[in-house]
Amino acid sequence: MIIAVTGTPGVGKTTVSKLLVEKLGYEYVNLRDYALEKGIGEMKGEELEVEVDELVYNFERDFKGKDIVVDGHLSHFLPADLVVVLRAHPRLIGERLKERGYSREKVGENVEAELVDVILVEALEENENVIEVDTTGKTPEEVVDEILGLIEKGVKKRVGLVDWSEAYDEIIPYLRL
Ligand SMILES: Nc1ncnc2c1ncn2[C@@H]1O[C@H](COP(=O)(O)OP(=O)(O)OP(=O)(O)O)[C@@H](O)[C@H]1O
Repeated sequence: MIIAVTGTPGVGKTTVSKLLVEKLGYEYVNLRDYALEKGIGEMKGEELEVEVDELVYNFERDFKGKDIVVDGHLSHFLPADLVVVLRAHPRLIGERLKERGYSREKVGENVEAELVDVILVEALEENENVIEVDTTGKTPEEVVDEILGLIEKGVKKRVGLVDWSEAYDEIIPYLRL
């Protein structure tokens, strides 16, 4: 089974994916590293810009039918059996990305994306099987146990868990107003 772990930068995709592969005995694939390795996309400054179609074509050829967890904020565009969309309070995204030294522009862009569910909406447009998991106030272990519990129960769709509109006032300092 191909499990795609997606979400806003800083939400915890890599942390959760690595723990998930340990528990499932699957292979871990970091989508950015994979694209770089295959020469897909172009570096624009610090950012890797990829053609999604080219990424999907290569990925399908290399991984179809394998048991993998693919980690990346574009992973919901891949032909996955299950897409896990991680969510976190936009304040946490802001704090984490600021701590990583991201520019004010980049922090704002990602806090706003989390606030208005950009990745969730994209994932739902691309795939039938989408599970949303709110990581706020949970440990990575708790998040992974929740994902494993849903897989075990055969849950293929669970969305509409979070509404960050109440968070707006709290995150104004991060927004690009
Ligand atoms: N419940 C949680 N689940 C996942 N990560 C968490 C959780 N709580 C705190 N964290 C922390 O949040 C940070 C998330 O970083 P991580 O690199 O995993 O995010 P990411 O979504 O893969 O980022 P990027 O898209 O930029 O690669 C880590 O420092 C991790 O320890």
